Amino acid sequence: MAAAPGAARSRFVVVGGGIAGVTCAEKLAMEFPSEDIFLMTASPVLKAVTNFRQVSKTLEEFDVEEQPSSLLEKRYPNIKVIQSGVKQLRSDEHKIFTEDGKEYMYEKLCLCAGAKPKLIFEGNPYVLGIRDTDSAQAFQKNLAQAERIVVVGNGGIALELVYEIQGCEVIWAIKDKAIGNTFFDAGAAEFLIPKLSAEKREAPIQCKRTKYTMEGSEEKERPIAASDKLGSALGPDWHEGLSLKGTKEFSHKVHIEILCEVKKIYLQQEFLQLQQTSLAFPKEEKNVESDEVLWPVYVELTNGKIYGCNFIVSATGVVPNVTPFLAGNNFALGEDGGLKVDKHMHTSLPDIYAAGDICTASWEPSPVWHQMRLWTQARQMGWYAAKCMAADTLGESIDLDFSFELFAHVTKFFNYKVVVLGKYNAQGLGLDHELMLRCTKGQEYVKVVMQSGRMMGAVLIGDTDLEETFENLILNQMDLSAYGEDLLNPDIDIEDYFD
Ligand SMILES: Cc1cc2nc3c(=O)[nH]c(=O)nc-3n(C[C@H](O)[C@H](O)[C@H](O)COP(=O)(O)OP(=O)(O)OC[C@H]3O[C@@H](n4cnc5c(N)ncnc54)[C@H](O)[C@@H]3O)c2cc1C
Ligand SMILES: NC(=O)C1=CN([C@@H]2O[C@H](COP(=O)(O)OP(=O)(O)OC[C@H]3O[C@@H](n4cnc5c(N)ncnc54)[C@H](O)[C@@H]3O)[C@@H](O)[C@H]2O)C=CC1
Repeated sequence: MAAAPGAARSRFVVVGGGIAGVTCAEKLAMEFPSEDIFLMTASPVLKAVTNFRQVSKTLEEFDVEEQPSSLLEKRYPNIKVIQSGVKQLRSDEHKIFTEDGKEYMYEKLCLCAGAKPKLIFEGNPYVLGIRDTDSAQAFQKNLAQAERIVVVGNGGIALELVYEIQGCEVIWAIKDKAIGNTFFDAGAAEFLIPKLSAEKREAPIQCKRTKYTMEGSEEKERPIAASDKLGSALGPDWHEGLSLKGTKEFSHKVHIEILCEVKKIYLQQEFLQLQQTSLAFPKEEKNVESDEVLWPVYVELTNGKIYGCNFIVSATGVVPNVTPFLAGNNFALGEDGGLKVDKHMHTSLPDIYAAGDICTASWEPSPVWHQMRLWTQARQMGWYAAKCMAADTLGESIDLDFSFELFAHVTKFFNYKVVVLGKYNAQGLGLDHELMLRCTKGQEYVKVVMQSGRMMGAVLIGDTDLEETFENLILNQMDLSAYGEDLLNPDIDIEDYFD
Protein backbone atom coordinates (compact mmCIF):
# COMPACT_ATOMS: atom_id res chain seq x y z
CA MET A 1 0.00 0.00 0.00
CA ALA A 2 1.21 3.55 -0.62
CA ALA A 3 2.12 5.57 2.48
CA ALA A 4 0.24 8.83 2.87
CA PRO A 5 2.51 11.85 2.88
CA GLY A 6 3.66 12.45 6.44
CA ALA A 7 2.63 9.01 7.66
CA ALA A 8 5.41 6.85 9.03
CA ARG A 9 4.99 3.23 8.06
CA SER A 10 6.13 -0.06 9.39
CA ARG A 11 5.34 -3.61 8.42
CA PHE A 12 4.51 -4.44 12.04
CA VAL A 13 2.90 -2.12 14.59
CA VAL A 14 2.08 -3.17 18.14
CA VAL A 15 -0.08 -1.04 20.44
CA GLY A 16 0.45 -1.35 24.22
CA GLY A 17 3.50 -1.31 26.48
CA GLY A 18 2.23 -3.96 28.90
CA ILE A 19 3.35 -7.58 29.01
CA ALA A 20 1.37 -8.63 25.95
CA GLY A 21 2.56 -5.75 23.75
CA VAL A 22 6.20 -5.85 24.81
CA THR A 23 6.40 -9.63 24.41
CA CYS A 24 4.77 -9.40 20.98
CA ALA A 25 7.18 -6.67 19.83
CA GLU A 26 10.19 -8.62 21.16
CA LYS A 27 9.18 -11.79 19.35
CA LEU A 28 8.55 -9.88 16.09
CA ALA A 29 11.92 -8.17 16.47
CA MET A 30 13.56 -11.59 16.77
CA GLU A 31 11.66 -13.06 13.83
CA PHE A 32 12.31 -10.08 11.53
CA PRO A 33 15.66 -8.59 12.55
CA SER A 34 15.83 -6.39 9.48
CA GLU A 35 12.34 -4.89 9.89
CA ASP A 36 11.48 -1.95 12.14
CA ILE A 37 8.82 -2.82 14.68
CA PHE A 38 6.79 0.13 16.02
CA LEU A 39 5.61 -0.23 19.61
CA MET A 40 3.11 2.48 20.55
CA THR A 41 2.26 3.06 24.13
CA ALA A 42 0.33 5.56 26.19
CA SER A 43 2.46 4.94 29.30
CA PRO A 44 6.01 6.27 29.67
CA VAL A 45 7.34 3.00 31.05
CA LEU A 46 7.16 -0.46 29.57
CA LYS A 47 6.53 -3.76 31.30
CA ALA A 48 9.18 -6.37 30.60
CA VAL A 49 9.22 -10.01 31.59
CA THR A 50 12.43 -10.94 33.41
CA ASN A 51 13.73 -14.09 35.13
CA PHE A 52 11.36 -16.26 33.12
CA ARG A 53 11.24 -19.80 34.48
CA GLN A 54 9.28 -22.67 32.97
CA VAL A 55 8.28 -24.46 36.19
CA SER A 56 6.71 -27.39 34.39
CA LYS A 57 5.22 -28.08 30.95
CA THR A 58 2.63 -25.33 31.30
CA LEU A 59 3.35 -23.54 34.59
CA GLU A 60 5.57 -20.54 34.34
CA GLU A 61 6.93 -17.94 36.71
CA PHE A 62 8.57 -14.64 35.95
CA ASP A 63 9.13 -11.16 37.28
CA VAL A 64 7.59 -8.12 35.70
CA GLU A 65 9.83 -5.06 35.57
CA GLU A 66 8.94 -1.51 34.72
CA GLN A 67 11.59 -0.33 32.30
CA PRO A 68 12.26 2.84 30.33
CA SER A 69 11.68 2.36 26.61
CA SER A 70 15.39 3.01 25.92
CA LEU A 71 16.26 -0.33 27.53
CA LEU A 72 14.00 -2.27 25.17
CA GLU A 73 15.34 -0.35 22.17
CA LYS A 74 18.88 -1.15 23.31
CA ARG A 75 18.12 -4.86 23.55
CA TYR A 76 16.27 -4.87 20.23
CA PRO A 77 17.63 -2.10 18.01
CA ASN A 78 14.86 -2.73 15.48
CA ILE A 79 12.10 -1.85 17.99
CA LYS A 80 11.07 1.82 17.91
CA VAL A 81 8.99 2.83 20.89
CA ILE A 82 6.51 5.63 20.18
CA GLN A 83 5.19 7.10 23.37
CA SER A 84 1.76 8.40 22.53
CA GLY A 85 -1.74 7.06 22.98
CA VAL A 86 -3.55 5.79 19.93
CA LYS A 87 -6.75 7.78 19.51
CA GLN A 88 -8.11 6.33 16.29
CA LEU A 89 -7.82 3.34 13.99
CA ARG A 90 -8.88 3.33 10.34
CA SER A 91 -8.70 -0.34 9.59
CA ASP A 92 -9.81 0.03 5.95
CA GLU A 93 -6.80 2.31 5.32
CA HIS A 94 -4.40 0.37 7.59
CA LYS A 95 -3.74 3.56 9.56
CA ILE A 96 -3.58 4.58 13.17
CA PHE A 97 -3.59 8.08 14.60
CA THR A 98 -1.92 9.06 17.85
CA GLU A 99 -2.73 11.72 20.45
CA ASP A 100 0.24 13.81 19.35
CA GLY A 101 -1.32 14.31 15.92
CA LYS A 102 0.78 11.81 13.96
CA GLU A 103 -0.38 8.98 11.74
CA TYR A 104 1.17 5.61 11.05
CA MET A 105 0.58 2.93 8.45
CA TYR A 106 0.89 -0.77 9.16
CA GLU A 107 0.75 -4.00 7.24
CA LYS A 108 -0.01 -6.04 10.33
CA LEU A 109 -1.20 -4.58 13.63
CA CYS A 110 -1.44 -6.18 17.06
CA LEU A 111 -3.65 -4.45 19.64
CA CYS A 112 -2.49 -5.06 23.22
CA ALA A 113 -4.02 -2.07 25.04
CA GLY A 114 -4.97 -4.08 28.13
CA ALA A 115 -7.95 -3.37 30.33
CA LYS A 116 -9.06 -0.96 33.01
CA PRO A 117 -10.85 -1.52 36.31
CA LYS A 118 -14.59 -1.97 36.02
CA LEU A 119 -15.62 0.27 38.90
CA ILE A 120 -18.88 0.28 40.77
CA PHE A 121 -20.31 3.81 41.03
CA GLU A 122 -17.71 5.04 38.56
CA GLY A 123 -17.00 8.72 38.97
CA ASN A 124 -17.64 8.78 42.71
CA PRO A 125 -14.40 10.21 44.16
CA TYR A 126 -14.59 7.89 47.17
CA VAL A 127 -14.47 4.79 44.96
CA LEU A 128 -10.93 3.72 44.04
CA GLY A 129 -9.70 1.08 41.63
CA ILE A 130 -6.23 -0.44 41.45
CA ARG A 131 -4.56 -1.12 38.12
CA ASP A 132 -1.24 0.62 37.62
CA THR A 133 1.49 2.27 39.64
CA ASP A 134 -0.39 5.58 39.88
CA SER A 135 -3.62 4.06 41.13
CA ALA A 136 -1.72 1.85 43.61
CA GLN A 137 0.06 4.91 44.98
CA ALA A 138 -3.19 6.86 45.24
CA PHE A 139 -4.66 3.95 47.15
CA GLN A 140 -1.67 3.80 49.50
CA LYS A 141 -1.87 7.55 50.21
CA ASN A 142 -5.55 7.32 51.08
CA LEU A 143 -5.03 4.23 53.19
CA ALA A 144 -2.31 5.93 55.25
CA GLN A 145 -5.02 8.25 56.62
CA ALA A 146 -7.82 5.74 56.89
CA GLU A 147 -9.36 3.99 59.86
CA ARG A 148 -11.86 1.94 57.95
CA ILE A 149 -12.37 1.05 54.30
CA VAL A 150 -14.89 -1.05 52.41
CA VAL A 151 -13.49 -3.51 49.87
CA VAL A 152 -15.99 -4.66 47.22
CA GLY A 153 -15.27 -7.68 44.99
CA ASN A 154 -14.06 -11.19 45.55
CA GLY A 155 -11.33 -11.83 42.97
CA GLY A 156 -7.55 -11.57 42.86
CA ILE A 157 -7.17 -7.94 43.94
CA ALA A 158 -9.58 -8.15 46.86
CA LEU A 159 -7.90 -11.34 48.12
CA GLU A 160 -4.50 -9.69 48.03
CA LEU A 161 -5.69 -6.47 49.65
CA VAL A 162 -7.60 -7.85 52.60
CA TYR A 163 -4.55 -9.89 53.58
CA GLU A 164 -1.96 -7.16 53.04
CA ILE A 165 -3.75 -4.22 54.66
CA GLN A 166 -2.73 -3.54 58.24
CA GLY A 167 -3.86 -1.01 60.81
CA CYS A 168 -7.18 -0.33 59.16
CA GLU A 169 -10.58 -1.92 59.59
CA VAL A 170 -11.77 -3.61 56.43
CA ILE A 171 -15.40 -4.34 55.67
CA TRP A 172 -15.20 -6.84 52.82
CA ALA A 173 -18.47 -7.02 50.86
CA ILE A 174 -18.80 -10.02 48.56
CA LYS A 175 -21.59 -11.21 46.30
CA ASP A 176 -20.84 -14.85 47.04
CA LYS A 177 -21.13 -17.18 49.99
CA ALA A 178 -17.38 -17.68 50.40
CA ILE A 179 -14.22 -15.66 49.83
CA GLY A 180 -12.13 -15.75 46.66
CA ASN A 181 -14.76 -17.03 44.24
CA THR A 182 -12.62 -16.53 41.14
CA PHE A 183 -9.96 -18.90 42.45
CA PHE A 184 -11.51 -21.05 45.16
CA ASP A 185 -14.55 -22.90 46.35
CA ALA A 186 -16.01 -22.74 49.84
CA GLY A 187 -13.69 -25.49 51.14
CA ALA A 188 -10.54 -23.64 50.17
CA ALA A 189 -12.03 -20.42 51.51
CA GLU A 190 -12.55 -22.06 54.87
CA PHE A 191 -8.94 -23.20 54.84
CA LEU A 192 -7.72 -19.65 54.20
CA ILE A 193 -9.98 -17.68 56.53
CA PRO A 194 -7.91 -18.20 59.75
CA LYS A 195 -5.07 -16.32 58.07
CA LEU A 196 -7.17 -13.18 58.11
CA SER A 197 -6.96 -12.81 61.87
CA ALA A 198 -3.34 -13.10 62.95
CA GLU A 199 -4.35 -13.60 66.59
CA LYS A 200 -6.40 -16.65 65.71
CA ARG A 201 -3.70 -18.30 63.61
CA GLU A 202 -3.77 -22.02 64.31
CA ALA A 203 -0.79 -24.32 64.69
CA PRO A 204 -0.57 -26.77 61.80
CA ILE A 205 -1.96 -30.21 62.47
CA GLN A 206 0.48 -32.82 61.30
CA CYS A 207 -1.86 -35.57 60.19
CA LYS A 208 -3.21 -35.43 56.68
CA ARG A 209 -6.54 -36.84 55.76
CA THR A 210 -7.88 -37.85 52.44
CA LYS A 211 -11.43 -37.66 51.38
CA TYR A 212 -13.30 -38.81 48.37
CA THR A 213 -16.57 -37.05 47.89
CA MET A 214 -19.19 -36.86 45.24
CA GLU A 215 -21.46 -33.97 44.59
CA GLY A 216 -24.53 -34.37 46.76
CA SER A 217 -22.96 -36.72 49.33
CA GLU A 218 -21.43 -36.03 52.76
CA GLU A 219 -22.96 -32.65 53.16
CA LYS A 220 -20.80 -31.48 56.05
CA GLU A 221 -17.37 -31.57 54.44
CA ARG A 222 -18.43 -31.30 50.87
CA PRO A 223 -16.87 -28.31 49.18
CA ILE A 224 -19.43 -26.49 47.15
CA ALA A 225 -18.68 -26.96 43.48
CA ALA A 226 -18.41 -23.74 41.54
CA SER A 227 -21.51 -22.80 39.74
CA ASP A 228 -21.37 -22.47 35.99
CA LYS A 229 -21.28 -19.59 35.88
CA LEU A 230 -4.22 3.91 31.05
CA GLY A 231 -1.20 2.49 32.49
CA SER A 232 0.00 -1.04 32.38
CA ALA A 233 -1.30 -3.43 34.98
CA LEU A 234 0.89 -4.01 37.99
CA GLY A 235 3.35 -6.88 38.30
CA PRO A 236 3.81 -9.72 40.80
CA ASP A 237 4.10 -8.73 44.45
CA TRP A 238 3.12 -5.19 43.48
CA HIS A 239 2.18 -4.49 47.09
CA GLU A 240 5.56 -5.43 48.52
CA GLY A 241 7.17 -2.07 47.86
CA LEU A 242 4.11 -0.24 49.22
CA SER A 243 3.33 0.16 52.89
CA LEU A 244 -0.32 -0.81 53.01
CA LYS A 245 -0.97 0.55 56.47
CA GLY A 246 -3.83 2.56 57.92
CA THR A 247 -3.76 4.75 61.00
CA LYS A 248 -4.28 2.07 63.64
CA GLU A 249 -1.80 -0.22 65.40
CA PHE A 250 -3.55 -3.58 64.98
CA SER A 251 -2.73 -6.11 62.28
CA HIS A 252 -5.71 -7.54 60.39
CA LYS A 253 -9.23 -6.53 61.24
CA VAL A 254 -11.49 -7.83 58.52
CA HIS A 255 -15.22 -8.26 58.68
CA ILE A 256 -16.85 -10.11 55.80
CA GLU A 257 -20.36 -9.38 54.56
CA ILE A 258 -21.43 -12.20 52.26
CA LEU A 259 -24.15 -12.45 49.61
CA CYS A 260 -24.45 -8.71 49.11
CA GLU A 261 -23.63 -5.87 46.79
CA VAL A 262 -23.39 -2.14 47.24
CA LYS A 263 -26.83 -0.59 46.86
CA LYS A 264 -26.02 3.04 47.47
CA ILE A 265 -23.19 5.31 48.51
CA TYR A 266 -23.97 8.39 50.64
CA LEU A 267 -21.68 11.31 51.23
CA GLN A 268 -21.60 12.38 54.88
CA GLN A 269 -24.02 15.26 54.32
CA GLU A 270 -26.54 13.10 52.46
CA PHE A 271 -26.29 10.49 55.15
CA LEU A 272 -26.93 12.98 57.96
CA GLN A 273 -29.96 14.34 56.13
CA LEU A 274 -31.39 10.86 55.90
CA GLN A 275 -30.70 10.23 59.60
CA GLN A 276 -29.69 6.67 58.89
CA THR A 277 -27.83 4.55 61.42
CA SER A 278 -24.39 3.33 60.54
CA LEU A 279 -22.97 0.12 61.97
CA ALA A 280 -19.85 -0.05 64.12
CA PHE A 281 -17.17 -2.57 63.16
CA PRO A 282 -18.65 -5.89 64.32
CA LYS A 283 -16.95 -7.49 67.30
CA GLU A 284 -16.94 -11.28 67.27
CA GLU A 285 -19.84 -11.08 64.84
CA LYS A 286 -22.15 -9.79 67.61
CA ASN A 287 -21.80 -6.06 67.69
CA VAL A 288 -24.27 -4.26 65.59
CA GLU A 289 -24.54 -1.12 67.73
CA SER A 290 -24.47 2.06 65.83
CA ASP A 291 -21.30 3.92 65.08
CA GLU A 292 -20.78 7.21 66.87
CA VAL A 293 -18.04 8.42 64.58
CA LEU A 294 -18.86 10.46 61.53
CA TRP A 295 -17.38 9.07 58.32
CA PRO A 296 -16.68 10.83 55.04
CA VAL A 297 -18.78 8.30 53.15
CA TYR A 298 -21.38 5.60 53.88
CA VAL A 299 -22.05 2.39 52.02
CA GLU A 300 -25.50 0.81 52.01
CA LEU A 301 -25.39 -2.89 51.17
CA THR A 302 -28.18 -4.85 49.58
CA ASN A 303 -28.55 -6.77 52.87
CA GLY A 304 -29.72 -3.51 54.45
CA LYS A 305 -26.57 -2.82 56.46
CA ILE A 306 -24.87 0.56 56.31
CA TYR A 307 -21.19 1.07 57.09
CA GLY A 308 -19.34 4.34 57.33
CA CYS A 309 -15.79 4.37 56.00
CA ASN A 310 -13.01 6.57 54.66
CA PHE A 311 -13.26 5.22 51.13
CA ILE A 312 -14.28 2.24 49.03
CA VAL A 313 -12.06 -0.01 46.89
CA SER A 314 -13.85 -1.45 43.90
CA ALA A 315 -11.98 -4.64 43.02
CA THR A 316 -14.72 -5.77 40.72
CA GLY A 317 -12.96 -6.96 37.58
CA VAL A 318 -11.81 -5.27 34.40
CA VAL A 319 -13.13 -4.02 31.06
CA PRO A 320 -10.95 -4.29 27.95
CA ASN A 321 -9.56 -0.97 26.61
CA VAL A 322 -11.26 -1.12 23.21
CA THR A 323 -12.79 2.35 22.92
CA PRO A 324 -10.18 4.12 20.76
CA PHE A 325 -10.28 1.30 18.23
CA LEU A 326 -14.01 0.92 17.71
CA ALA A 327 -15.21 4.03 15.85
CA GLY A 328 -15.67 3.12 12.18
CA ASN A 329 -14.30 -0.40 12.64
CA ASN A 330 -16.67 -3.28 12.81
CA PHE A 331 -14.84 -5.47 15.33
CA ALA A 332 -16.62 -8.53 16.68
CA LEU A 333 -16.70 -8.17 20.46
CA GLY A 334 -16.98 -10.83 23.15
CA GLU A 335 -19.57 -10.73 25.92
CA ASP A 336 -16.94 -9.27 28.21
CA GLY A 337 -16.34 -6.42 25.75
CA GLY A 338 -12.99 -7.73 24.47
CA LEU A 339 -11.91 -7.96 20.81
CA LYS A 340 -12.78 -11.48 19.71
CA VAL A 341 -9.74 -13.39 18.45
CA ASP A 342 -9.60 -16.73 16.67
CA LYS A 343 -7.02 -19.44 17.26
CA HIS A 344 -4.46 -17.39 15.38
CA MET A 345 -5.05 -14.31 17.56
CA HIS A 346 -6.68 -12.67 14.58
CA THR A 347 -9.52 -10.25 15.28
CA SER A 348 -12.51 -10.11 12.95
CA LEU A 349 -10.78 -7.43 10.84
CA PRO A 350 -8.07 -8.13 8.26
CA ASP A 351 -4.44 -7.82 9.39
CA ILE A 352 -5.41 -6.90 12.94
CA TYR A 353 -4.45 -9.20 15.80
CA ALA A 354 -4.99 -8.76 19.53
CA ALA A 355 -3.43 -10.23 22.65
CA GLY A 356 -3.64 -9.98 26.45
CA ASP A 357 -6.38 -8.36 28.52
CA ILE A 358 -7.90 -6.54 25.53
CA CYS A 359 -8.92 -9.72 23.73
CA THR A 360 -11.55 -12.40 24.16
CA ALA A 361 -10.37 -15.85 23.15
CA SER A 362 -13.09 -17.10 20.82
CA TRP A 363 -11.72 -20.35 19.51
CA GLU A 364 -13.01 -23.74 20.64
CA PRO A 365 -10.73 -24.22 23.64
CA SER A 366 -9.17 -27.41 24.92
CA PRO A 367 -11.52 -28.96 27.53
CA VAL A 368 -9.09 -27.93 30.29
CA TRP A 369 -8.19 -24.39 29.22
CA HIS A 370 -10.08 -21.15 29.68
CA GLN A 371 -9.15 -17.52 29.42
CA MET A 372 -8.46 -15.47 32.53
CA ARG A 373 -6.97 -12.00 32.40
CA LEU A 374 -3.59 -12.85 33.89
CA TRP A 375 -0.04 -11.86 33.04
CA THR A 376 0.91 -15.42 32.19
CA GLN A 377 -1.76 -15.44 29.50
CA ALA A 378 -0.80 -11.90 28.41
CA ARG A 379 2.78 -13.12 27.84
CA GLN A 380 1.71 -16.33 26.09
CA MET A 381 -0.77 -14.52 23.85
CA GLY A 382 1.68 -11.72 22.96
CA TRP A 383 4.34 -14.24 22.02
CA TYR A 384 1.95 -16.45 20.07
CA ALA A 385 0.32 -13.48 18.29
CA ALA A 386 3.76 -12.46 17.01
CA LYS A 387 4.33 -16.01 15.77
CA CYS A 388 0.98 -15.94 13.98
CA MET A 389 1.75 -12.54 12.41
CA ALA A 390 5.09 -13.93 11.22
CA ALA A 391 3.50 -17.12 9.86
CA ASP A 392 0.84 -15.13 7.96
CA THR A 393 3.49 -12.83 6.53
CA LEU A 394 5.60 -15.74 5.36
CA GLY A 395 2.63 -17.78 4.16
CA GLU A 396 3.29 -20.56 6.67
CA SER A 397 0.76 -22.48 8.71
CA ILE A 398 0.86 -22.60 12.50
CA ASP A 399 -0.75 -24.76 15.18
CA LEU A 400 -2.30 -23.42 18.37
CA ASP A 401 0.46 -23.02 20.94
CA PHE A 402 0.89 -25.71 23.60
CA SER A 403 0.38 -23.16 26.39
CA PHE A 404 -3.33 -23.13 25.50
CA GLU A 405 -3.68 -26.88 26.12
CA LEU A 406 -4.03 -26.55 29.88
CA PHE A 407 -4.96 -23.63 32.11
CA ALA A 408 -2.15 -23.31 34.64
CA HIS A 409 -1.54 -20.49 37.09
CA VAL A 410 0.79 -20.19 40.05
CA THR A 411 0.39 -17.34 42.49
CA LYS A 412 0.36 -16.47 46.18
CA PHE A 413 -2.61 -15.73 48.39
CA PHE A 414 -2.54 -15.20 52.15
CA ASN A 415 1.15 -16.12 52.04
CA TYR A 416 0.45 -19.58 50.64
CA LYS A 417 1.69 -20.79 47.30
CA VAL A 418 -1.41 -21.39 45.18
CA VAL A 419 -1.46 -23.45 41.99
CA VAL A 420 -4.63 -23.77 39.94
CA LEU A 421 -4.83 -26.18 37.02
CA GLY A 422 -7.43 -26.95 34.36
CA LYS A 423 -11.07 -26.71 35.40
CA TYR A 424 -9.98 -26.12 38.97
CA ASN A 425 -13.40 -24.97 40.07
CA ALA A 426 -15.25 -27.46 37.85
CA GLN A 427 -16.04 -24.54 35.51
CA GLY A 428 -18.48 -25.68 32.85
CA LEU A 429 -18.64 -29.28 34.10
CA GLY A 430 -22.12 -28.92 35.58
CA LEU A 431 -22.95 -31.48 38.23
CA ASP A 432 -21.21 -34.24 36.34
CA HIS A 433 -18.03 -34.26 38.39
CA GLU A 434 -16.57 -35.45 41.67
CA LEU A 435 -14.23 -33.72 44.07
CA MET A 436 -11.41 -35.30 46.02
CA LEU A 437 -9.90 -33.45 48.93
CA ARG A 438 -6.92 -33.54 51.20
CA CYS A 439 -6.48 -30.88 53.82
CA THR A 440 -4.14 -30.18 56.71
CA LYS A 441 -5.23 -27.08 58.54
CA GLY A 442 -2.73 -24.26 58.21
CA GLN A 443 -0.50 -26.31 55.94
CA GLU A 444 -2.03 -27.49 52.71
CA TYR A 445 -5.27 -27.84 50.83
CA VAL A 446 -5.46 -30.13 47.83
CA LYS A 447 -8.56 -30.49 45.72
CA VAL A 448 -8.91 -32.38 42.48
CA VAL A 449 -11.85 -32.28 40.12
CA MET A 450 -12.61 -35.64 38.48
CA GLN A 451 -14.95 -36.48 35.62
CA SER A 452 -15.53 -40.05 34.42
CA GLY A 453 -12.37 -41.15 36.21
CA ARG A 454 -10.24 -38.47 34.54
CA MET A 455 -8.62 -35.55 36.29
CA MET A 456 -9.99 -32.27 34.94
CA GLY A 457 -8.60 -29.74 37.38
CA ALA A 458 -6.86 -29.12 40.69
CA VAL A 459 -6.33 -26.47 43.37
CA LEU A 460 -3.09 -26.85 45.33
CA ILE A 461 -2.57 -24.53 48.29
CA GLY A 462 0.69 -24.76 50.25
CA ASP A 463 3.88 -26.58 49.28
CA THR A 464 2.25 -29.71 47.97
CA ASP A 465 4.80 -30.59 45.26
CA LEU A 466 1.95 -32.14 43.30
CA GLU A 467 1.72 -29.68 40.45
CA GLU A 468 3.84 -31.51 37.93
CA THR A 469 2.23 -34.90 38.49
CA PHE A 470 -1.26 -33.45 38.34
CA GLU A 471 -0.43 -31.38 35.31
CA ASN A 472 0.59 -34.60 33.53
CA LEU A 473 -2.51 -36.44 34.71
CA ILE A 474 -4.77 -33.67 33.41
CA LEU A 475 -2.90 -33.43 30.12
CA ASN A 476 -2.82 -37.16 29.41
CA GLN A 477 -6.43 -37.77 30.58
CA MET A 478 -5.52 -41.21 31.90
CA ASP A 479 -8.35 -43.19 33.47
CA LEU A 480 -7.62 -42.99 37.21
CA SER A 481 -10.73 -44.81 38.48
CA ALA A 482 -8.67 -47.74 39.74
CA TYR A 483 -6.62 -45.56 42.11
CA GLY A 484 -9.60 -44.20 44.04
CA GLU A 485 -8.62 -42.35 47.20
CA ASP A 486 -4.98 -43.35 46.81
CA LEU A 487 -4.65 -40.54 44.37
CA LEU A 488 -4.40 -38.16 47.31
CA ASN A 489 -3.02 -40.53 49.92
CA PRO A 490 -0.03 -38.72 51.46
CA ASP A 491 1.59 -42.06 52.41
CA ILE A 492 1.81 -43.10 48.79
CA ASP A 493 4.34 -41.46 46.56
CA ILE A 494 2.02 -40.69 43.73
CA GLU A 495 4.80 -40.00 41.26
CA ASP A 496 6.06 -43.61 41.60
CA TYR A 497 2.61 -44.78 40.62
CA PHE A 498 2.71 -43.11 37.26
CA ASP A 499 6.36 -43.49 36.32
C1 LIG B 1 -3.35 -5.10 41.13
C2 LIG B 1 -3.21 -6.19 40.12
C3 LIG B 1 -2.62 -7.39 40.50
C4 LIG B 1 -2.49 -8.42 39.56
N1 LIG B 1 -1.93 -9.58 39.98
C5 LIG B 1 -1.77 -10.58 39.08
C6 LIG B 1 -1.14 -11.79 39.47
O1 LIG B 1 -0.76 -11.96 40.64
N2 LIG B 1 -0.95 -12.75 38.54
C7 LIG B 1 -1.35 -12.58 37.25
O2 LIG B 1 -1.12 -13.48 36.44
N3 LIG B 1 -1.97 -11.46 36.85
C8 LIG B 1 -2.19 -10.45 37.73
N4 LIG B 1 -2.81 -9.31 37.34
C9 LIG B 1 -3.31 -9.22 35.95
C10 LIG B 1 -2.19 -8.85 34.98
O3 LIG B 1 -1.48 -7.75 35.51
C11 LIG B 1 -2.78 -8.50 33.61
O4 LIG B 1 -3.59 -9.55 33.14
C12 LIG B 1 -1.68 -8.28 32.58
O5 LIG B 1 -0.68 -7.45 33.05
C13 LIG B 1 -2.29 -7.71 31.29
O6 LIG B 1 -1.27 -7.35 30.40
P1 LIG B 1 -1.61 -6.56 29.07
O7 LIG B 1 -0.30 -6.32 28.40
O8 LIG B 1 -2.67 -7.25 28.30
O9 LIG B 1 -2.25 -5.17 29.53
P2 LIG B 1 -1.70 -3.95 30.38
O10 LIG B 1 -0.67 -4.34 31.34
O11 LIG B 1 -2.91 -3.23 30.90
O12 LIG B 1 -0.99 -3.02 29.30
C14 LIG B 1 -1.70 -2.26 28.37
C15 LIG B 1 -0.78 -1.24 27.73
O13 LIG B 1 -1.48 -0.56 26.71
C16 LIG B 1 -1.28 0.83 26.83
N5 LIG B 1 -2.44 1.49 26.23
C17 LIG B 1 -3.73 1.46 26.65
N6 LIG B 1 -4.50 2.16 25.81
C18 LIG B 1 -3.68 2.62 24.83
C19 LIG B 1 -3.88 3.42 23.68
N7 LIG B 1 -5.07 3.89 23.33
N8 LIG B 1 -2.79 3.74 22.92
C20 LIG B 1 -1.55 3.28 23.24
N9 LIG B 1 -1.32 2.52 24.32
C21 LIG B 1 -2.38 2.19 25.09
C22 LIG B 1 -1.11 1.07 28.32
O14 LIG B 1 -0.44 2.28 28.57
C23 LIG B 1 -0.27 -0.16 28.67
O15 LIG B 1 1.08 0.08 28.41
C24 LIG B 1 -2.96 -8.26 38.25
C25 LIG B 1 -3.56 -7.05 37.86
C26 LIG B 1 -3.68 -6.03 38.79
C27 LIG B 1 -4.31 -4.75 38.37
N1 LIG C 1 -2.71 -13.36 42.09
C1 LIG C 1 -3.40 -13.22 40.97
O1 LIG C 1 -3.44 -14.11 40.13
C2 LIG C 1 -4.13 -11.96 40.75
C3 LIG C 1 -4.78 -11.73 39.56
N2 LIG C 1 -5.40 -10.55 39.34
C4 LIG C 1 -6.06 -10.30 38.03
O2 LIG C 1 -6.23 -8.91 37.84
C5 LIG C 1 -7.49 -8.61 37.26
C6 LIG C 1 -8.27 -7.65 38.13
O3 LIG C 1 -8.55 -8.24 39.41
P1 LIG C 1 -9.99 -8.13 40.11
O4 LIG C 1 -10.53 -6.75 39.99
O5 LIG C 1 -9.86 -8.74 41.45
O6 LIG C 1 -10.91 -8.98 39.14
P2 LIG C 1 -11.48 -10.48 39.19
O7 LIG C 1 -12.08 -10.69 37.88
O8 LIG C 1 -10.44 -11.42 39.70
O9 LIG C 1 -12.62 -10.42 40.31
C7 LIG C 1 -13.72 -9.58 40.23
C8 LIG C 1 -14.63 -9.86 41.42
O10 LIG C 1 -15.58 -8.82 41.55
C9 LIG C 1 -16.88 -9.39 41.70
N3 LIG C 1 -17.83 -8.41 41.17
C10 LIG C 1 -18.02 -8.07 39.88
N4 LIG C 1 -18.95 -7.10 39.80
C11 LIG C 1 -19.35 -6.81 41.06
C12 LIG C 1 -20.28 -5.90 41.64
N5 LIG C 1 -20.98 -5.05 40.89
N6 LIG C 1 -20.43 -5.90 42.99
C13 LIG C 1 -19.71 -6.75 43.76
N7 LIG C 1 -18.81 -7.62 43.27
C14 LIG C 1 -18.63 -7.66 41.94
C15 LIG C 1 -16.82 -10.71 40.98
O11 LIG C 1 -17.79 -11.59 41.48
C16 LIG C 1 -15.41 -11.15 41.32
O12 LIG C 1 -15.37 -11.75 42.58
C17 LIG C 1 -8.17 -9.94 37.06
O13 LIG C 1 -7.97 -10.31 35.74
C18 LIG C 1 -7.45 -10.89 38.02
O14 LIG C 1 -7.43 -12.22 37.54
C19 LIG C 1 -5.44 -9.58 40.29
C20 LIG C 1 -4.81 -9.74 41.48
C21 LIG C 1 -4.10 -10.95 41.81
